Amino acid sequence: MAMAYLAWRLARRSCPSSLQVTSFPVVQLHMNRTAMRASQKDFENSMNQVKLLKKDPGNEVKLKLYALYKQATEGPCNMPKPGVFDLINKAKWDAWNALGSLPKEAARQNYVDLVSSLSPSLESSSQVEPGTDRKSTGFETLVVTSEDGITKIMFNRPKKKNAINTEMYHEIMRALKAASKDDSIITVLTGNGDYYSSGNDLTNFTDIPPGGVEEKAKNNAVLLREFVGCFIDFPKPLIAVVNGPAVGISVTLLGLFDAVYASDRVSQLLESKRSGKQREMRAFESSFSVASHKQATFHTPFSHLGQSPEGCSSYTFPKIMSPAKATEMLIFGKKLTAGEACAQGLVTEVFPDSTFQKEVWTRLKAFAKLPPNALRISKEVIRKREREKLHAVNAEECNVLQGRWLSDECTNAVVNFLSRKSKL
Ligand SMILES: CCCCC/C=C/C(=O)SCCNC(=O)CCNC(=O)[C@H](O)C(C)(C)COP(=O)(O)OP(=O)(O)OC[C@H]1O[C@@H](n2cnc3c(N)ncnc32)[C@H](O)[C@@H]1OP(=O)(O)O
Repeated sequence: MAMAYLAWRLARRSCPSSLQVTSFPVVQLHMNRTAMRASQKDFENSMNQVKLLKKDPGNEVKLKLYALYKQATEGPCNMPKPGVFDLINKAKWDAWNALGSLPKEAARQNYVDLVSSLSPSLESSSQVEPGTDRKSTGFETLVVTSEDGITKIMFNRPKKKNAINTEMYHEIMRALKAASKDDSIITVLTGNGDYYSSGNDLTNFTDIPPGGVEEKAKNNAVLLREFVGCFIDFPKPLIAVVNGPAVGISVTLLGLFDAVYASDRVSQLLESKRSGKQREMRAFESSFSVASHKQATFHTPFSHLGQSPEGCSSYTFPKIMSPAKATEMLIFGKKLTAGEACAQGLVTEVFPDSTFQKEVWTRLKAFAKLPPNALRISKEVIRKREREKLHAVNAEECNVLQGRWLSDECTNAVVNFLSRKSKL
């Protein structure tokens, strides 16, 4: 029976007829589009879409967009040629001038077509993969989507650098519990905007219940223990896509993930600085509304905050990166770049920033095609030996922190931040 089923599956896989049938309508669609002329409304819509671009399409595309826009609105290039040292304006002039006498309507159509070809990068969030076909509602602080076997949990408080407030702790736990039971194969955490997460929202310490600060510290310890427990027990492969700086608990938790991917933005900035083009490139980029991303860094300034390590990092970090390196991070608050964190084993792999999202999501989609039971069982074999220990470490860290939160050292650090006297 099983063999017959296998033979049937193989026969279906090798049959190309479905490909031949679908190719005809695709060609027809293309011909129809070419014959179409973009209206002024289409053009305006496309201009608005460009403003929503969060993923940098690259300078070549930006120059094309600029040139087509000018051609569509003003006609052939009518500006005097900029001087040879005026690099940016000269590049723009060259691009516009290269369009010669292309009619305005054709430029408008080409602009619309070009913008629509960029559609995968057009989304109101900076993270565009996987798509948003199955978006879970009912979250205030997260965007949770499921596609291609991947549930993506995205921190969504970009204006607050994705600081984790009490509501967000609860929502992350709820999203993880749902993801552990849904039909996805892997689960990904990432951040919206320029930060992965700035860690615990320090205003969490401000709403004091009737029982006073002791009750607040106790409640926070209970919450933290339950929160970290969800990561210890999460049954499917859990992956962090670190899109920008990570601070505090968003770093320590990484020791409980199965893979951590980060971008190498810093080396690209250094490279452009070396070639003396940095200022020009920034000026050019700022003439387009493309969100800039900060380099991914990893920072656990617990001593500065009068606090102590959590997220099981007092156990996982020395194991991952050697006790001495863990001490530098967890006790002395040394901030690591993505490259350094990778060298220490905290980050699995660092990708060039220009291809970060594309490469990571391509890889994740491939992971999500692996046999789900094998993935879960392998994770369980790895985690099983450590689970009890991790829960014990978590409990102890929360106890110690409960005491720290009542200390003057911690109170002063939080007051200083909230009164804008200090930042990390
Ligand atoms: C209950 C469980 C407890 C678990 C224990 C966890 C411990 C930790 O996670 S410790 C780490 C705590 N995090 C921090 O100490 C970071 C504090 N934030 C900063 O130092 C800075 O904001 C920054 C370096 C992360 C970013 O600096 P900058 O680029 O200059 O941006 P702004 O400071 O202007 O931030 C914009 C906006 O966001 C607010 N904000 C950012 N991070 C936090 C945060 N962790 N808590 C509360 N608020 C945060 C910041 O106040 C700004 O708000 P507005 O002024 O209203 O715009």
